[in-house]
Amino acid sequence: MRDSPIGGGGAAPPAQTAAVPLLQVADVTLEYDTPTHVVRATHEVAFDVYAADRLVVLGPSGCGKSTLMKAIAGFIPPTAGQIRLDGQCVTQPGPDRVVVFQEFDQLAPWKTVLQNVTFALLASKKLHKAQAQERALYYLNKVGLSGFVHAYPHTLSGGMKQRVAIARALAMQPRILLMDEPFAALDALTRRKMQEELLQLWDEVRFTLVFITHSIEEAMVVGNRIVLLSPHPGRVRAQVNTHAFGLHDAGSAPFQRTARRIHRLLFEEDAPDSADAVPDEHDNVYWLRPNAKGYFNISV
Ligand SMILES: Nc1ncnc2c1ncn2[C@@H]1O[C@H](COP(=O)(O)OP(=O)(O)OP(=O)(O)O)[C@@H](O)[C@H]1O
Repeated sequence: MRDSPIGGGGAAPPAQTAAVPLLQVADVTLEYDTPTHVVRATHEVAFDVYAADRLVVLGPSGCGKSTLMKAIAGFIPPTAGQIRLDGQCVTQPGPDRVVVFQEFDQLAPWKTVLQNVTFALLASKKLHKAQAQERALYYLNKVGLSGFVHAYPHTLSGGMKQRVAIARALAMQPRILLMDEPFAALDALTRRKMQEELLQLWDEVRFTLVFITHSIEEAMVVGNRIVLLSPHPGRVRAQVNTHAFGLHDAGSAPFQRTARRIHRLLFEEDAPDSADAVPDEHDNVYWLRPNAKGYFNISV
């Protein structure tokens, strides 16, 4: 992580040039055993995440996004395939993967903002109290909450609670920050502001992010790469390289064109037509032919 006074190091390499994936999701099938039948949530999902990537998993409701996140976090074992972090098979939860959820009630209501952030640090026994406080204050400052460290969660807005959850997650300095629709319950303006702040924070800290959403626009703004999952059970339909789009591109014609194409890929049964398989002179979108796994890699 960049410019953190507490560990970390130099700037991470550009996401697309790092040779070794930090996280490998290798042909992962996830299932739930219910008393009456087996529910297949994802089918042979495969993608890699590199250091400092902002990888977004995008797909319609019920396609297995949250299940996939739980599996990466180590709460659910794959029925088939493997999830590897730094080459090691993920078999259980660990402090190297921290999840920020959608719900505002993920903070302990009886603890102050500062105590919420220091609690996990102290529980992991890696830091003394003074060090934990120093690190917590550093990340609370990063999310703009220096003035609220002694406040209790019930006195905060939804956006502020999510900022605390993000500070708490980053303070753990995980290998990967997992975010499961973290802004979905916020109003549109706050959601937009939180996307902006998250990108600013990423620019400063360069953490590695896996972010789940079912909003195409949010995926394109937050992600440098998007994995598109088909409806239930989730299979990879395409990977889209969206590093060229930022917060201020949302209204532009290339952004809207790409959003429409992503919509087609997500919701239409057919693969993209042959016109989609060639470079587009107008917006520089490349729709490549299916690879060995049968899905498309698309660069913007
Ligand atoms: N505990 C469970 N037991 C049985 N089936 C489950 C369980 N949790 C989820 N499922 C099923 O697994 C599939 C994937 O669910 P999941 O919540 O991962 O999808 P999702 O893409 O995150 O959806 P959403 O965007 O609506 O949150 C769905 O068909 C869902 O009904």
